[in-house]
Amino acid sequence: MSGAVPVTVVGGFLGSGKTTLMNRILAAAPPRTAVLVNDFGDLNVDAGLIASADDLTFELSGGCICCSMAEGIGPALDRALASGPKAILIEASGVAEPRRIAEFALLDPALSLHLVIVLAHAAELPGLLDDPLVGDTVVRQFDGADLVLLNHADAAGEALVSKAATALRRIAPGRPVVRTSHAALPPELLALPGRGLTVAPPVPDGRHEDVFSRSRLDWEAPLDAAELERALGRLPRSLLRLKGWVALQGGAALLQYVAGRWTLTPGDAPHSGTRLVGIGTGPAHDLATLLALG
Ligand SMILES: Nc1nc2c(ncn2[C@@H]2O[C@H](COP(=O)(O)OP(=O)(O)OP(=O)(O)O)[C@@H](O)[C@H]2O)c(=O)[nH]1
Repeated sequence: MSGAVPVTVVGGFLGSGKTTLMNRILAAAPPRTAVLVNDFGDLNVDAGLIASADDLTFELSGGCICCSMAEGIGPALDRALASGPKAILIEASGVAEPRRIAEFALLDPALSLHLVIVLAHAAELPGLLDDPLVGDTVVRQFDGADLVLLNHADAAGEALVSKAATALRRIAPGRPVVRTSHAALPPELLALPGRGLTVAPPVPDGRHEDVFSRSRLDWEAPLDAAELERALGRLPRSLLRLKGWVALQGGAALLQYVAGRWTLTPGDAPHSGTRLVGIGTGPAHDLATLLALG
Protein backbone atom coordinates (compact mmCIF):
# COMPACT_ATOMS: atom_id res chain seq x y z
CA MET A 1 0.00 0.00 0.00
CA SER A 2 1.48 3.38 -0.91
CA GLY A 3 2.14 5.52 2.16
CA ALA A 4 2.49 2.45 4.35
CA VAL A 5 5.23 2.87 6.93
CA PRO A 6 8.17 0.50 6.34
CA VAL A 7 9.03 -1.74 9.28
CA THR A 8 12.41 -3.33 9.94
CA VAL A 9 12.69 -6.01 12.62
CA VAL A 10 15.99 -6.79 14.34
CA GLY A 11 16.11 -10.11 16.21
CA GLY A 12 18.57 -12.64 17.54
CA PHE A 13 19.33 -14.43 20.79
CA LEU A 14 20.37 -12.69 24.02
CA GLY A 15 23.58 -10.72 23.58
CA SER A 16 23.96 -11.40 19.85
CA GLY A 17 24.32 -7.67 19.07
CA LYS A 18 20.81 -6.35 18.37
CA THR A 19 21.20 -3.03 20.21
CA THR A 20 24.59 -2.51 18.56
CA LEU A 21 22.97 -3.03 15.14
CA MET A 22 20.00 -0.81 16.02
CA ASN A 23 22.37 2.07 16.66
CA ARG A 24 24.18 1.48 13.37
CA ILE A 25 20.91 1.45 11.44
CA LEU A 26 19.64 4.52 13.28
CA ALA A 27 22.78 6.48 12.48
CA ALA A 28 21.80 6.31 8.80
CA ALA A 29 18.01 6.19 9.18
CA PRO A 30 15.65 8.86 7.85
CA PRO A 31 14.36 11.49 10.31
CA ARG A 32 11.28 10.44 12.26
CA THR A 33 12.23 6.80 12.51
CA ALA A 34 10.27 5.38 15.43
CA VAL A 35 12.06 2.81 17.54
CA LEU A 36 10.32 0.08 19.48
CA VAL A 37 12.51 -1.77 21.99
CA ASN A 38 11.34 -4.91 23.75
CA ASP A 39 13.48 -6.03 26.66
CA PHE A 40 12.59 -9.33 28.32
CA GLY A 41 14.01 -8.03 31.59
CA ASP A 42 12.05 -5.81 33.98
CA LEU A 43 14.35 -2.90 33.29
CA ASN A 44 14.73 -1.70 29.72
CA VAL A 45 18.49 -1.26 29.59
CA ASP A 46 18.57 -1.29 25.79
CA ALA A 47 16.19 1.64 25.35
CA GLY A 48 18.64 3.80 27.30
CA LEU A 49 21.50 2.67 25.07
CA ILE A 50 19.75 3.41 21.80
CA ALA A 51 20.72 6.70 20.23
CA SER A 52 17.53 7.87 18.55
CA ALA A 53 17.70 11.41 17.15
CA ASP A 54 13.94 11.97 17.42
CA ASP A 55 12.06 11.41 20.62
CA LEU A 56 10.25 8.44 19.13
CA THR A 57 11.42 5.54 21.28
CA PHE A 58 8.79 3.20 22.65
CA GLU A 59 9.80 0.77 25.38
CA LEU A 60 8.24 -2.56 26.24
CA SER A 61 9.88 -4.25 29.22
CA GLY A 62 9.27 -7.25 31.44
CA GLY A 63 8.20 -9.90 28.94
CA CYS A 64 8.27 -10.95 25.35
CA ILE A 65 6.13 -9.05 22.84
CA CYS A 66 5.86 -12.04 20.58
CA CYS A 67 4.01 -14.20 23.08
CA SER A 68 3.37 -13.01 26.60
CA MET A 69 3.00 -9.29 27.20
CA ALA A 70 -0.37 -7.84 28.12
CA GLU A 71 0.41 -4.93 25.87
CA GLY A 72 1.68 -6.90 22.92
CA ILE A 73 3.13 -5.84 19.64
CA GLY A 74 -0.19 -4.68 18.09
CA PRO A 75 -0.95 -1.87 20.59
CA ALA A 76 2.73 -0.90 20.68
CA LEU A 77 2.77 -0.52 16.90
CA ASP A 78 -0.43 1.55 17.10
CA ARG A 79 1.29 3.90 19.56
CA ALA A 80 4.32 4.16 17.29
CA LEU A 81 2.10 4.84 14.25
CA ALA A 82 0.25 7.58 16.10
CA SER A 83 3.54 9.49 16.34
CA GLY A 84 3.56 9.89 12.54
CA PRO A 85 6.83 8.06 11.80
CA LYS A 86 8.50 7.75 8.39
CA ALA A 87 9.82 4.31 9.32
CA ILE A 88 9.64 1.93 12.29
CA LEU A 89 12.58 -0.05 13.62
CA ILE A 90 11.82 -2.81 16.12
CA GLU A 91 14.31 -4.55 18.42
CA ALA A 92 12.82 -7.87 19.41
CA SER A 93 13.69 -9.26 22.82
CA GLY A 94 16.53 -11.78 22.85
CA VAL A 95 14.07 -14.65 23.32
CA ALA A 96 11.46 -13.50 20.78
CA GLU A 97 10.74 -15.00 17.41
CA PRO A 98 11.17 -12.09 14.99
CA ARG A 99 8.77 -13.71 12.51
CA ARG A 100 5.87 -13.32 14.94
CA ILE A 101 6.59 -9.60 15.20
CA ALA A 102 7.10 -9.15 11.45
CA GLU A 103 3.71 -10.74 10.78
CA PHE A 104 1.99 -7.74 12.38
CA ALA A 105 3.52 -5.55 9.68
CA LEU A 106 2.11 -7.93 7.06
CA LEU A 107 -1.37 -7.85 8.52
CA ASP A 108 -1.69 -4.08 9.11
CA PRO A 109 -2.31 -2.11 5.88
CA ALA A 110 -0.77 0.99 7.49
CA LEU A 111 2.56 -0.89 7.62
CA SER A 112 4.78 -2.58 5.08
CA LEU A 113 7.40 -5.12 6.09
CA HIS A 114 10.78 -4.01 4.83
CA LEU A 115 13.37 -6.40 6.28
CA VAL A 116 13.85 -8.92 9.07
CA ILE A 117 17.48 -9.06 10.20
CA VAL A 118 18.50 -11.77 12.65
CA LEU A 119 21.87 -11.84 14.39
CA ALA A 120 23.78 -14.90 15.54
CA HIS A 121 26.58 -14.84 18.12
CA ALA A 122 29.34 -16.67 16.26
CA ALA A 123 30.93 -18.11 19.39
CA GLU A 124 27.68 -19.08 21.09
CA LEU A 125 25.43 -20.32 18.28
CA PRO A 126 26.68 -23.93 18.04
CA GLY A 127 26.36 -24.45 21.81
CA LEU A 128 22.93 -22.81 21.95
CA LEU A 129 21.62 -25.06 19.18
CA ASP A 130 22.73 -28.12 21.18
CA ASP A 131 21.10 -26.83 24.37
CA PRO A 132 17.87 -28.78 24.98
CA LEU A 133 16.26 -25.82 26.77
CA VAL A 134 16.91 -23.03 24.28
CA GLY A 135 17.82 -24.78 21.01
CA ASP A 136 14.27 -24.74 19.58
CA THR A 137 13.79 -21.05 20.33
CA VAL A 138 17.10 -20.22 18.64
CA VAL A 139 16.21 -22.23 15.52
CA ARG A 140 12.82 -20.51 15.24
CA GLN A 141 14.44 -17.08 15.55
CA PHE A 142 15.91 -17.57 12.06
CA ASP A 143 12.65 -18.68 10.49
CA GLY A 144 11.55 -15.27 9.24
CA ALA A 145 15.02 -13.82 8.53
CA ASP A 146 15.69 -12.03 5.25
CA LEU A 147 19.29 -11.42 6.24
CA VAL A 148 21.48 -13.05 8.88
CA LEU A 149 24.45 -11.42 10.59
CA LEU A 150 27.07 -13.82 11.91
CA ASN A 151 28.18 -11.34 14.55
CA HIS A 152 30.93 -11.40 17.20
CA ALA A 153 33.13 -12.78 14.41
CA ASP A 154 36.10 -10.90 15.91
CA ALA A 155 35.86 -12.75 19.22
CA ALA A 156 34.97 -16.23 17.97
CA GLY A 157 38.00 -17.57 16.08
CA GLU A 158 37.83 -19.12 12.63
CA ALA A 159 36.88 -22.64 13.76
CA LEU A 160 33.78 -21.46 15.65
CA VAL A 161 32.79 -18.98 12.95
CA SER A 162 32.89 -21.79 10.36
CA LYS A 163 30.93 -24.10 12.65
CA ALA A 164 28.28 -21.40 13.15
CA ALA A 165 28.18 -20.69 9.40
CA THR A 166 27.57 -24.39 8.72
CA ALA A 167 24.75 -24.45 11.27
CA LEU A 168 23.18 -21.37 9.67
CA ARG A 169 23.12 -23.07 6.26
CA ARG A 170 20.95 -25.72 7.90
CA ILE A 171 18.63 -23.53 10.00
CA ALA A 172 18.41 -20.52 7.65
CA PRO A 173 18.78 -22.10 4.21
CA GLY A 174 19.04 -19.71 1.27
CA ARG A 175 19.42 -16.62 3.46
CA PRO A 176 22.35 -14.27 2.92
CA VAL A 177 24.75 -14.59 5.86
CA VAL A 178 27.19 -11.75 6.49
CA ARG A 179 30.07 -12.07 8.96
CA THR A 180 30.23 -8.97 11.13
CA SER A 181 32.07 -7.57 14.11
CA HIS A 182 30.14 -5.14 16.29
CA ALA A 183 27.28 -5.51 13.80
CA ALA A 184 29.10 -3.43 11.19
CA LEU A 185 26.73 -4.25 8.37
CA PRO A 186 27.59 -2.90 4.90
CA PRO A 187 24.86 -0.22 4.57
CA GLU A 188 23.86 -1.29 1.06
CA LEU A 189 22.53 -4.54 2.55
CA LEU A 190 19.80 -2.56 4.29
CA ALA A 191 18.34 -1.90 0.85
CA LEU A 192 17.99 -5.64 0.15
CA PRO A 193 14.50 -6.64 -0.89
CA GLY A 194 12.79 -8.86 1.70
CA ARG A 195 11.99 -12.47 0.84
CA GLY A 196 8.26 -11.89 0.81
CA LEU A 197 7.46 -13.40 4.22
CA THR A 198 3.92 -14.70 4.54
CA VAL A 199 1.93 -15.22 7.71
CA ALA A 200 2.51 -18.69 9.18
CA PRO A 201 0.06 -20.68 11.29
CA PRO A 202 0.44 -20.07 15.03
CA VAL A 203 3.10 -22.13 16.75
CA PRO A 204 1.36 -24.46 19.22
CA ASP A 205 4.04 -24.42 21.91
CA GLY A 206 4.19 -22.43 25.14
CA ARG A 207 5.29 -18.94 25.93
CA HIS A 208 8.91 -17.92 26.21
CA GLU A 209 8.24 -17.10 29.86
CA ASP A 210 7.88 -20.86 30.45
CA VAL A 211 11.52 -21.39 29.45
CA PHE A 212 13.27 -18.14 30.31
CA SER A 213 13.25 -16.37 33.65
CA ARG A 214 14.26 -12.84 34.49
CA SER A 215 15.83 -11.45 37.61
CA ARG A 216 16.68 -8.00 38.83
CA LEU A 217 19.14 -6.45 41.24
CA ASP A 218 18.73 -3.02 42.82
CA TRP A 219 21.66 -2.32 45.14
CA GLU A 220 22.57 1.03 46.60
CA ALA A 221 26.03 0.52 48.18
CA PRO A 222 28.98 0.80 45.79
CA LEU A 223 30.48 -2.53 44.70
CA ASP A 224 34.11 -3.55 44.82
CA ALA A 225 35.28 -4.01 41.22
CA ALA A 226 37.67 -6.90 41.92
CA GLU A 227 35.06 -8.82 43.91
CA LEU A 228 32.47 -8.20 41.23
CA GLU A 229 34.79 -9.53 38.52
CA ARG A 230 35.51 -12.64 40.60
CA ALA A 231 31.78 -13.25 41.05
CA LEU A 232 31.11 -12.71 37.34
CA GLY A 233 33.66 -15.41 36.57
CA ARG A 234 31.68 -17.87 38.72
CA LEU A 235 28.18 -17.25 37.38
CA PRO A 236 26.26 -20.38 36.38
CA ARG A 237 25.72 -21.15 32.67
CA SER A 238 21.98 -20.94 33.30
CA LEU A 239 22.37 -17.17 33.63
CA LEU A 240 22.60 -16.27 29.95
CA ARG A 241 22.62 -12.49 30.11
CA LEU A 242 23.23 -9.81 32.72
CA LYS A 243 23.27 -6.13 31.94
CA GLY A 244 22.80 -2.70 33.39
CA TRP A 245 24.67 -0.03 35.31
CA VAL A 246 26.77 -0.88 38.34
CA ALA A 247 27.91 1.62 40.96
CA LEU A 248 31.57 0.80 41.64
CA GLN A 249 33.66 2.44 44.33
CA GLY A 250 35.43 4.41 41.55
CA GLY A 251 32.28 5.43 39.64
CA ALA A 252 29.57 3.98 37.44
CA ALA A 253 30.14 1.37 34.73
CA LEU A 254 27.92 -0.36 32.18
CA LEU A 255 28.04 -4.13 32.67
CA GLN A 256 27.43 -6.29 29.60
CA TYR A 257 27.63 -9.99 30.44
CA VAL A 258 26.87 -12.59 27.77
CA ALA A 259 27.39 -16.31 28.43
CA GLY A 260 30.55 -16.15 30.52
CA ARG A 261 32.17 -13.08 28.92
CA TRP A 262 31.70 -9.53 30.09
CA THR A 263 32.76 -5.94 29.75
CA LEU A 264 32.56 -3.16 32.33
CA THR A 265 32.64 0.22 30.62
CA PRO A 266 32.89 3.37 32.76
CA GLY A 267 30.26 5.97 31.92
CA ASP A 268 27.51 8.22 33.20
CA ALA A 269 24.72 6.09 34.61
CA PRO A 270 21.17 7.41 34.27
CA HIS A 271 20.60 6.67 37.98
CA SER A 272 22.49 6.14 41.23
CA GLY A 273 23.23 2.67 42.62
CA THR A 274 23.37 -0.63 40.80
CA ARG A 275 20.45 -1.71 38.59
CA LEU A 276 20.91 -5.01 36.77
CA VAL A 277 18.62 -7.33 34.84
CA GLY A 278 19.41 -10.98 34.36
CA ILE A 279 17.87 -13.42 31.91
CA GLY A 280 18.38 -17.13 32.19
CA THR A 281 16.83 -20.55 32.01
CA GLY A 282 15.10 -22.25 34.94
CA PRO A 283 13.99 -20.42 38.07
CA ALA A 284 14.85 -16.73 38.45
CA HIS A 285 18.39 -16.17 39.68
CA ASP A 286 19.15 -14.53 43.02
CA LEU A 287 21.57 -11.95 41.70
CA ALA A 288 22.59 -10.57 45.10
CA THR A 289 23.72 -14.02 46.21
CA LEU A 290 25.40 -14.84 42.91
CA LEU A 291 27.32 -11.58 43.02
CA ALA A 292 28.29 -12.25 46.65
CA LEU A 293 26.63 -9.09 47.98
CA GLY A 294 25.28 -8.58 51.44
N1 LIG B 1 33.57 -8.47 20.71
C1 LIG B 1 32.36 -8.15 20.24
N2 LIG B 1 31.45 -7.62 21.08
C2 LIG B 1 30.23 -7.31 20.55
C3 LIG B 1 29.92 -7.50 19.18
N3 LIG B 1 28.64 -7.08 18.97
C4 LIG B 1 28.18 -6.64 20.16
N4 LIG B 1 29.13 -6.77 21.11
C5 LIG B 1 29.04 -6.48 22.54
O1 LIG B 1 28.23 -7.52 23.12
C6 LIG B 1 27.41 -7.01 24.16
C7 LIG B 1 25.95 -7.29 23.84
O2 LIG B 1 25.61 -6.52 22.67
P1 LIG B 1 24.14 -5.94 22.46
O3 LIG B 1 24.14 -5.19 21.17
O4 LIG B 1 23.68 -5.25 23.68
O5 LIG B 1 23.36 -7.32 22.31
P2 LIG B 1 21.76 -7.53 22.30
O6 LIG B 1 21.49 -8.62 21.33
O7 LIG B 1 21.06 -6.23 22.09
O8 LIG B 1 21.52 -8.03 23.80
P3 LIG B 1 20.05 -8.34 24.48
O9 LIG B 1 19.14 -7.21 24.10
O10 LIG B 1 20.33 -8.38 25.95
O11 LIG B 1 19.60 -9.65 23.96
C8 LIG B 1 27.75 -5.52 24.25
O12 LIG B 1 28.77 -5.37 25.21
C9 LIG B 1 28.30 -5.20 22.87
O13 LIG B 1 29.18 -4.09 22.86
C10 LIG B 1 30.93 -8.06 18.33
O14 LIG B 1 30.73 -8.31 17.14
N5 LIG B 1 32.12 -8.36 18.92
